[in-house]
Amino acid sequence: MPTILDKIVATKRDEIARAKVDRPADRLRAAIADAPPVRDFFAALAAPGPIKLIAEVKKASPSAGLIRDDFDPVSIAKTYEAHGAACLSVLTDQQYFQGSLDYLRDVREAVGLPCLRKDFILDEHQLLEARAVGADAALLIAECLTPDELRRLHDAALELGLTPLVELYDPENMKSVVAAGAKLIGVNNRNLHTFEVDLQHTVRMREQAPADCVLVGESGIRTNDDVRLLSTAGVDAILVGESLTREPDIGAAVDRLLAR
Ligand SMILES: O=C(O)c1ccccc1NCC(=O)[C@H](O)[C@H](O)COP(=O)(O)O
Repeated sequence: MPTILDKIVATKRDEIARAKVDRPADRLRAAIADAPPVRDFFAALAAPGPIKLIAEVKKASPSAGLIRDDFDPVSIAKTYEAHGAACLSVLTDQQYFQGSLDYLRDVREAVGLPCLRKDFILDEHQLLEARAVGADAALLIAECLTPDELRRLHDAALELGLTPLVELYDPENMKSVVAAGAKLIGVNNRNLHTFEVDLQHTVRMREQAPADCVLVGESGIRTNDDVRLLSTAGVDAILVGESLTREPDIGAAVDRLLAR
């Protein structure tokens, strides 16, 4: 049975082929020359102090469907910034998450925080697209890439000045994540076969990740108890989307989550 990730990757391959025709690499490289300087996504998460929040601008998802009807990405991003997020994540996948590269460009222009392109990146062309709209970081998912592809995309992201956030779910992939040179590692708590979420997955993986990496716990984080659980386990940052974006008062939801 193909997983949702298999389906997303198949769609993405078609999209990439079209994007290479519609927005060729030389045009993207010209746009990159005019892009604003990169903000340091890694440093914002590695700084000393309490666990850091990467707040996600997320309209919909395969597991939840439509999360927020009155979706205004810039207003949500400004609220996250005002309530203490360290970084932002903007979903750019259209088909499964109702995201957009335009949202990323608009959000990046409107806030002062480092911004991540949250997508399913399989090709260097998508890294060029990310930097051309101002992204500071890009997600690389180990489950979508061979070890060799992961290493090459990790290198390519760094060459463009992007911080690669390398995500994994399957513990077996930690070897290739480390071999790629990842310093910022995300553990997804969501099983993409069942959509079940288990925060203990990140807790267990803290032991397997290099002690000196910056570790991000991703998905299914809802309460301050969840945040304290991960913080106590030595997790450096959390990536949170649905539980914040769903709330009528997003600022109050961030305050409750971080207990600030
Ligand atoms: O969110 C999904 O349903 C999903 C389905 C298939 C692949 C990826 C998916 N989510 C991507 C993410 O990693 C999350 O958006 C991110 O970790 C935030 O999670 P949450 O706080 O649970 O919205």
